[in-house]
Amino acid sequence: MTQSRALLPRPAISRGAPGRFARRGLGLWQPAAHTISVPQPLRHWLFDDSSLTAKLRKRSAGQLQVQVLRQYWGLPTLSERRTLKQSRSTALIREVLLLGPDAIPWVYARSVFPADSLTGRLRHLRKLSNRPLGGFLFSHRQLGRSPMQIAQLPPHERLVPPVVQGDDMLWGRRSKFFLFGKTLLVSEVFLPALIDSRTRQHD
Ligand SMILES: C=C(O[C@@H]1C=C(C(=O)O)C=C[C@H]1O)C(=O)O
Repeated sequence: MTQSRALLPRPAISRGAPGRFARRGLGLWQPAAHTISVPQPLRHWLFDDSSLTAKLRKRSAGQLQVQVLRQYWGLPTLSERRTLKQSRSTALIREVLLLGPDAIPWVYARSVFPADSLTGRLRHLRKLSNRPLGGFLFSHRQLGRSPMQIAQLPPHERLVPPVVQGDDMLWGRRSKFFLFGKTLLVSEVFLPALIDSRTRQHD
């Protein structure tokens, strides 16, 4: 994983001791270092901690679009709450598709903003609309990011909305961002159209 100049190393995500019964979703996310079976075409996308928006903008020759699927105040999943150390408080949840040329879905992203993170200089993130979150985050040199966690998502995994579900096993990553003393959690799922397009390019 390349360590971006702008990102300060952060403590690894604290993970509670694995319980005897790994409740659904808690075992889904594994530290990147423990994820050895990642197919080669995915490694580049999963482990690079620079801005995904910037990479996709370049890959799409500037045609990248953000489609907001939904944005709502709700209860994050148990796994998300544990990672964010939020008990049962609601958060702003933003679910988007990052679209490549011809509006082909390339990435599904779910961002969780605890209420106390959407204050001060991050308050405007409530109204991002179809502007990419990364465009704002990575414009700040003091941005911090936790180590990646990786998940292999079986078909019809709840994290992935029906609009992008298929019969493929999907790979996702998530990490926390730290800015101005606030934290948010971003999960990204890489869709076959992106991985295939990369493969085709190497033909
Ligand atoms: C965190 C980034 O922002 C990207 C854009 C997002 C959005 O607009 O909601 C969400 C996750 C990322 O795919 C990034 O560019 O790395």
